[in-house]
Amino acid sequence: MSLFIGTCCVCLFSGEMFIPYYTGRVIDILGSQYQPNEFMSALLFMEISLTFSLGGLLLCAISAYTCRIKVKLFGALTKQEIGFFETIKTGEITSRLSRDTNLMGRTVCLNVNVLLRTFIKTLGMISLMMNLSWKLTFLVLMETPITGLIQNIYDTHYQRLSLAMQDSMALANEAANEAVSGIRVVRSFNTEKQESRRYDDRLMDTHILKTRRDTVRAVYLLGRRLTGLAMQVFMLYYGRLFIRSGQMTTGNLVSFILYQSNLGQSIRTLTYIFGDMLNSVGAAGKVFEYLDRKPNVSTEGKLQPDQLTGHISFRHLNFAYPACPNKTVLQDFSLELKSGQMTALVGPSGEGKSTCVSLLQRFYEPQDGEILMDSEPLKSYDHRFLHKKIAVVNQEPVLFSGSIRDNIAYGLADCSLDEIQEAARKANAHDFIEQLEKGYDTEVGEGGGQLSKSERQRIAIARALVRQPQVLILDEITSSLDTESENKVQQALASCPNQTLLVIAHRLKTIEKADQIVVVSGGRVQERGTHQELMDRKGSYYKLREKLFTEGNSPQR
Ligand SMILES: Nc1ncnc2c1ncn2[C@@H]1O[C@H](COP(=O)(O)OP(=O)(O)OP(=O)(O)O)[C@@H](O)[C@H]1O
Repeated sequence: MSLFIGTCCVCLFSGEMFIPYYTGRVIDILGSQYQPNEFMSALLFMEISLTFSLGGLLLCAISAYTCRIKVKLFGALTKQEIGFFETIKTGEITSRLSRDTNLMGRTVCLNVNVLLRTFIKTLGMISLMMNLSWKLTFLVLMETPITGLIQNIYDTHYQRLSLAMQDSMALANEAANEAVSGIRVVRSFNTEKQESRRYDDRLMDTHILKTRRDTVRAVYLLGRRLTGLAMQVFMLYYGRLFIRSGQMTTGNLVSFILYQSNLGQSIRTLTYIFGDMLNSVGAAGKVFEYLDRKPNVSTEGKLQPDQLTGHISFRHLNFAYPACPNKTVLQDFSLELKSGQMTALVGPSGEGKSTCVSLLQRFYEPQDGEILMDSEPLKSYDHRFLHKKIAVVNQEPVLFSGSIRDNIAYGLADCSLDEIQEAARKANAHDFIEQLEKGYDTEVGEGGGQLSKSERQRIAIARALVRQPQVLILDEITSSLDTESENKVQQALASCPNQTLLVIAHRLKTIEKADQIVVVSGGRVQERGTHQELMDRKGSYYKLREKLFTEGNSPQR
């Protein structure tokens, strides 16, 4: 098979090499005594050569290859731990996905194809030219180092300016994106002109770079044409002498001239591709680095028990975020979340409450200690199973473009409309969804932008409830819900008696009924008990309520 492909490639590569030769043959035949058979066979060979020169079919392979690399890279990226995304800039990831994969595709398919083809063609042309006139061939080859040098200098400058132009264009796009996504802030601060100016400034930078790049190209083209012209003058002069002395025919000279212009092009291509391939090696290295990267938080657990109570134990956790390894956020943190009970985490801002939730979702791995579910380490559970059993509703509900139905059933392949509606009812979302013209098929827009924050939040709650999780985490969800929605959601949650419920709340009124209230401060459990116990103790929970009351944040005290 590989021999067949190799033979086909050689035919493809070498086909167009013979076109100038047969062109010369045709001229000689027409110039001498006309012989129909010879004329027809020269034309036939020319046609065959043209047919074999359609190597451009390989372009289809490039597109398919690049797509596969992109999909593989995207798959590898989505498997990385959350800490990875916090330490790498989004721009870098998108650049890997778009620019580097394209460069790689071009290198592997197009460049290798063109390099091989041009190399074979160049060697073939030189031998055919030698055959026509070795003296003229040496004359022509003297031009090669000059052409190579000019091409090399040009490629270096051109690529440097092209990269700078791409960066500058990215900055201009970034300015436009920022202004469009923050258009409300722009309007309310009356900074439309300032934003336009910022965009204009960045576009001007791009324009200057582009002008510089075009000038370099113009100078290069001029230099190239002048060298080519000088060479052609020499060649015609000596060619005429050789024809006179009978060393070659007119047809031979025509073939030679055609080869000479092709040879110049081939040498320029070889120099360019070589430089381009060196660049692409760097890009490919970065792509492979991500493709081969093993996530720091392993997802190789296998446990999928039939019965799960959802009892969670945080055992002596010490944790610092990968982006700030020197700042310990949780210190010797221990806590039990009992099945069928509601636990509320309260405390001042920035003390580690949401961090507990992130660890429970296995976004990060604690440096010390472990989290157990039903006495088994969280990491021993199957990744899919774990995320079906532990569901989270966050402060900022994130929806994806698509219908409401798609968003509620997000990640569940076999979810019926009845189940979706049941979850939406519990989340007090069903009524507002039914009032929409297309009901559950209504598009939510990019990031759910066509819905209000409360509506987005209720859909996010339905998305968590439809999974019937054993452990449900609500991270400060009540701030965007009105009192009616909040009551209905609480009633719905009360109807799941075996569920482990973890609630993070700033509005302390909402968690008074919790089975256990835990005050988190300085990354530790400072106090724990029921509302009444903690009020009687007059400790940090009591003081927190007092503080919120005096600040007017908790009017329902
Ligand atoms: N991804 C992160 N990388 C680095 N530090 C972080 C990260 N997320 C949070 N932190 C820091 O960790 C500490 C605890 O944050 P956390 O979000 O857990 O607090 P919190 O108690 O939930 O606050 P809030 O009530 O305001 O949500 C804070 O000092 C915060 O700045």
